[in-house]
Amino acid sequence: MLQNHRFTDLPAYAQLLAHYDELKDRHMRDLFAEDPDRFTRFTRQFDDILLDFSKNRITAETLTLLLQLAGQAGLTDAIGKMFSGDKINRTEDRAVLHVALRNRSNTPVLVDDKDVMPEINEVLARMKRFSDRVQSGEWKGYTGQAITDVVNIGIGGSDLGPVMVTEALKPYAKAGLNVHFVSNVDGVHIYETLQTVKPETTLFLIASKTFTTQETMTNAQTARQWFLENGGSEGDIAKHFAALSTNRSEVEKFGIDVENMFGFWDWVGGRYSLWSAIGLSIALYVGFDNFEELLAGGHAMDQHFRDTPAEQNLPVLLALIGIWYNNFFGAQTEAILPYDQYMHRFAAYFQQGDMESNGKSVDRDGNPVDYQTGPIIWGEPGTNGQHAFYQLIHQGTKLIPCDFLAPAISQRPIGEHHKILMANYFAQTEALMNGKTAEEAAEELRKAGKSPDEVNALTPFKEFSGNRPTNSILFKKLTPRTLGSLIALYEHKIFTQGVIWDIFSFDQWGVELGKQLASRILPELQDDAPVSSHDSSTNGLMNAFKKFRTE
Ligand SMILES: O=P(O)(O)OC[C@H]1O[C@@H](O)[C@@H](O)[C@@H](O)[C@@H]1O
Repeated sequence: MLQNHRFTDLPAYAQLLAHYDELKDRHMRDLFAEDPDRFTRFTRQFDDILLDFSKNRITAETLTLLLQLAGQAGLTDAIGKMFSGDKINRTEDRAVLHVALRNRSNTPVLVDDKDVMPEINEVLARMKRFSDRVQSGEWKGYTGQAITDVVNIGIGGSDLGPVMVTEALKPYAKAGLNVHFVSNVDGVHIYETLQTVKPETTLFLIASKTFTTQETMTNAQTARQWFLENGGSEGDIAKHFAALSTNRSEVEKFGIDVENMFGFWDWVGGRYSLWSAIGLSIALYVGFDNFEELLAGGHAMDQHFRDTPAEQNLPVLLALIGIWYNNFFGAQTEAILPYDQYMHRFAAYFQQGDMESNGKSVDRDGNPVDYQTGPIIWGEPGTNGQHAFYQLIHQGTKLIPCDFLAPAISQRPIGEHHKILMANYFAQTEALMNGKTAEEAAEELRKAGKSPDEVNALTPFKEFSGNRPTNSILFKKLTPRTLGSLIALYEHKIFTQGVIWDIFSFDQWGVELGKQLASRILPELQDDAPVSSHDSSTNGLMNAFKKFRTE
């Protein structure tokens, strides 16, 4: 059992409140001027990943107090409990062991006194054999041709991870196999995907932990029907459909051969499942060797997180800095800004990772919290974001802490592209930190030949307050291993924050109500009868929907 505590009762919380009052009006420009060692003081490296958190509104004292906060919240104990298979997901009575999925050291991990590693290794071995066979062309479709297209049908955690990783690792794709992802129950998603593939050379992966998710099951049935209507027969299904799931009986009911089922376990949360059988589309696309590298990168970060003192620990530091802005400066959001086009789904992936984990408003005793929990996560790749929403980050009224991620070495070194990209990467965090004073703005206007009146009129618009915080995460190259470490870095950041806020990060009851109501509403949409069983807005909208369709 984790030790419950009230976040705002932790002794360091009150100290941080007082410290915030002293620090809130200080400018980072001055903090840099005062401390020539600031970069060294606030930079940490793990493997090929450098975290520079010096462009934050912190001093050495801030860090000391934040580290005390983590200590008082029992972080070390909580980490130990996760790694040792304790049932820390208490509202579902489950262990949380995505770390076991990538436990390359293979040391035993016990759940209910049973080592889970043999089962994990067995599924990995089957995934390897299967992906090797499909990739080599040994696995044949019903006409004897090799598979050319893999369609992963899943949603949420059974989609976002594989989508993000296959995009990020495109340079590692093995020739001859395309991957597609269908998630939305909107029929246009599967329609458009099926336009591009042929039944005889397509392999469908039905990815669903529960195998009951309405969107996924609807898309899977449509894919099955399309397959049967376009040349395949019932007897051919085994060659073209595989299941990635924890629910064997539902997989059998659907008609998928259990030989083609790749299992995982209830201690793998959906948003932490890309490391499990849910990652089969990744292994098929980049090869099992690269999938193993991804696991190795995740494992390396796990060991760093478990074994490194908090002040050197990258996930812990990111978590504490996030708490500093979220709970003391009142920041509502955090932006994740990768300066790497291959990482264009990274922010979207951690929207689920973070917001589904820490979007909670009761503590572990079930009492309402009176402090802020998980932030709103958003972001797009640089430099596109610069030309869209950075205006607000630079000059808006809201404080938006940003993570800037970038590789030193591009996967596609073409001409000057990467240096231009990186010049922007460095310029943005410098600009956000320094800003531009009124005097500097006025001087620029004078140099541009503006009259004194014009200078006065325009200066307020040209001024940048600066003092806007950023973390820079600079890594050598976006290899499968580094990507694995980066994903685990953010996973453990989220976990650390959940521990400190005293909330449960591994359930997601908030997604249930909408599902329940949708299943009540669906039968009411089957005929033209007016609806009156809901509030006036919902009734009015449903009736307008029916009217549009019959007019
Ligand atoms: O993998 P399945 O069971 O289809 O769930 C898909 C997704 O469903 C949502 O409602 C959430 O619970 C997610 O955490 C989950 O990843």
